[in-house]
Amino acid sequence: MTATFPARPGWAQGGAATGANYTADASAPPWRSGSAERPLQPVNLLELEEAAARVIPAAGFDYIAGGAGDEWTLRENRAAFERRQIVQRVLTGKVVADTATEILGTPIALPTIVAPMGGQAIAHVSAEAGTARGAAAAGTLHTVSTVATLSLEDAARAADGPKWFQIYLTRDDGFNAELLQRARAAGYGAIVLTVDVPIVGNRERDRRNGFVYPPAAAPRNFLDAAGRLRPIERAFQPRLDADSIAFVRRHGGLPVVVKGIATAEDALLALDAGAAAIQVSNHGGRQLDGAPAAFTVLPEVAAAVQGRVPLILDGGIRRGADVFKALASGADVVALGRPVLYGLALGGWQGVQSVFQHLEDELRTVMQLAGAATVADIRRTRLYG
Ligand SMILES: Cc1cc2nc3c(=O)[nH]c(=O)nc-3n(C[C@H](O)[C@H](O)[C@H](O)COP(=O)(O)O)c2cc1C
Ligand SMILES: CC(C)CC(=O)C(=O)O
Repeated sequence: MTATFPARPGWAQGGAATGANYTADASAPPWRSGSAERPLQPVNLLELEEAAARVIPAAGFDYIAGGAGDEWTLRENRAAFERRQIVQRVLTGKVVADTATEILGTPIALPTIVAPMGGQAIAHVSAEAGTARGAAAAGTLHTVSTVATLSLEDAARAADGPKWFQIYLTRDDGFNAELLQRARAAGYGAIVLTVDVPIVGNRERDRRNGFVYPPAAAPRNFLDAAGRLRPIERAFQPRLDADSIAFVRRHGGLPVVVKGIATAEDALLALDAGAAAIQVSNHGGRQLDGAPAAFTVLPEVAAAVQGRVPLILDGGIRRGADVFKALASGADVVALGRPVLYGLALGGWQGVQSVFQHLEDELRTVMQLAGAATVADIRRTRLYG
């Protein structure tokens, strides 16, 4: 693998994030790799976390890396992939053609997109602009969070790759409708309605650190006309149901991806309410600790949905083999969370691009050894276990 993670300053050194800053990354000096004793040479995405911990200020790193409660679900999101095995097939006569696919009509170079993540200036001064540019360079789709550091308009302008806007409904319907109209006007192709944060989970690392988003990462979408920040977490709407989905469809006028589904029951409710896609997720283990891995519940959701809408899976994807297993278990594409922010922290937009290149390289190797030439072949593959 040839991908690299050149260094860039984080928010602690870099000051306030603006969409304009990211272009400076390309000419910045190469990454001052770790230390003389421990040079930074990550060869897989799991190793990125330790490297990122050395460049992201500690409380910000804990916010990104951490989960809820005992972090059992966080660990289980990984462990569940380890319990399934890929069937080795080497006499099929097939050669990997490509990893390209599509989601809701949007072509992407590999079956992996960027999951929505708030406050990206915590990882790097370029924030969502860096992620947008890295995702576009990798040929994939970027999802911009409601609580992004940059305004949804600035994030949209940062790159011309495909993009979706993720919404958290607040208790203020006027504000919700306004956000949805702004997202449509800014050119987003779909709205991702996240339903697994009716309240924020018990994040003990954050409580211990007294963590709040630093001013440089304040979510610009929440600034009022006078430039003051509206309250965020207490503003979230705790009552979510089929009407919430109908509201987002009505005011956004775009396909709605319902994110945070983990059961057949909720999947069917979302389908009946007109969801265009379902994102199976437990929010990366950051919400309900003790819930099963997203990968564990994927077959249950796939059986309920029966191919009527596409399924996206997120949570614990770190290797090409995980992408393969998720697709073989019913996902159409997967979404990647934390490793994107680690790549961003270590290398700005190029770091994000490198993350997707790593994953694509690994996926190609797995596909060849498992006798799958295309993404469609992966989806027809059976697993052991
Ligand atoms: C730092 C951080 C911020 C996040 N912010 C959001 C958000 O604003 N909206 C959302 O729907 N999900 C958010 N998520 C959840 C991710 O979209 C995704 O479900 C999860 O990170 C996937 O797991 P992974 O990190 O193991 O890949 C966030 C996750 C992280 C790590
Ligand atoms: C404001 C937070 C709830 C953003 C988020 O989704 C997260 O940190 O997981």
